[in-house]
Amino acid sequence: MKLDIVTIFPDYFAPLDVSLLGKARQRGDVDAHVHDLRGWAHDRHRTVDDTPYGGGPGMVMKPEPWGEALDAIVPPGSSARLVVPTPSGRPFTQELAGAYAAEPWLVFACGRYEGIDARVIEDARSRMPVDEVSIGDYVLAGGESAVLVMVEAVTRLLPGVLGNAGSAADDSFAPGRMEALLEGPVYTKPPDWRGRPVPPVLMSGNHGAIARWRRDEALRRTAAIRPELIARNALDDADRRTLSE
Ligand SMILES: N#Cc1c(-c2ccc3ccn(Cc4cccnc4)c3c2)n[nH]c1N
Repeated sequence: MKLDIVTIFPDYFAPLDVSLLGKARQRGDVDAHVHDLRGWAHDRHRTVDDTPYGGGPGMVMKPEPWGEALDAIVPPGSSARLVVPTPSGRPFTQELAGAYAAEPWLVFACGRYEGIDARVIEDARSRMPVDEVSIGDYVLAGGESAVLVMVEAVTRLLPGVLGNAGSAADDSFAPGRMEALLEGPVYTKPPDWRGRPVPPVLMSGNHGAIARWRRDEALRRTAAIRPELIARNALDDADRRTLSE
């Protein structure tokens, strides 16, 4: 997968060089490049923002640097999809992360201030698919944190990026998974920590009982925290007994 990120804060993306994603980059599984938008701002002060037409608070990102940046990064006829984080975007979900993981090339545009001049998105749509996406119902100061979230959610789904390739398929919201239950509690050594033992079933070696216990814990957690997700699951009689307890 090819990733390009355009931002006025390139240092924000130092985390892309660590952890699993850093290893994926070293292996060549992910070809990621971060670009400073100010490289396409040609005045003495490298200006990327200006006052909003129609008045109102804050500043808006000028279209010219963005247009030149996207022209330079995305040649005509290429296979790139432009992803623009914005509070007013479609929700970023595990399903969308799965769709993005199948894309050959993602270009992320990190806005700041009150956003990017709308004509940048219009112009980009004339030559590539463009998604305006939100990572949640809260307001950030810019798109960089959202891009870090999306890049992590997407690249962990790529073959070979996760240590245990199967674990992404077991995620709560894994694309194509028939169900959506929140993960239950997990435990590791020591068997007793500060007088708190690991649930004995997990030490029993009885894989059927362990699977049942894990599903029951996931059902209970989902019913308590995200009850609206329960209806998205195919429940059997044992599940219904657990939820009725
Ligand atoms: N994804 C996502 C987001 C953002 C987000 C993303 C990009 C930009 C660029 C500028 N701003 C600031 C801003 C702009 C407009 C109004 N209010 C604030 C951003 C916020 N906030 N919350 C999310 N879930």
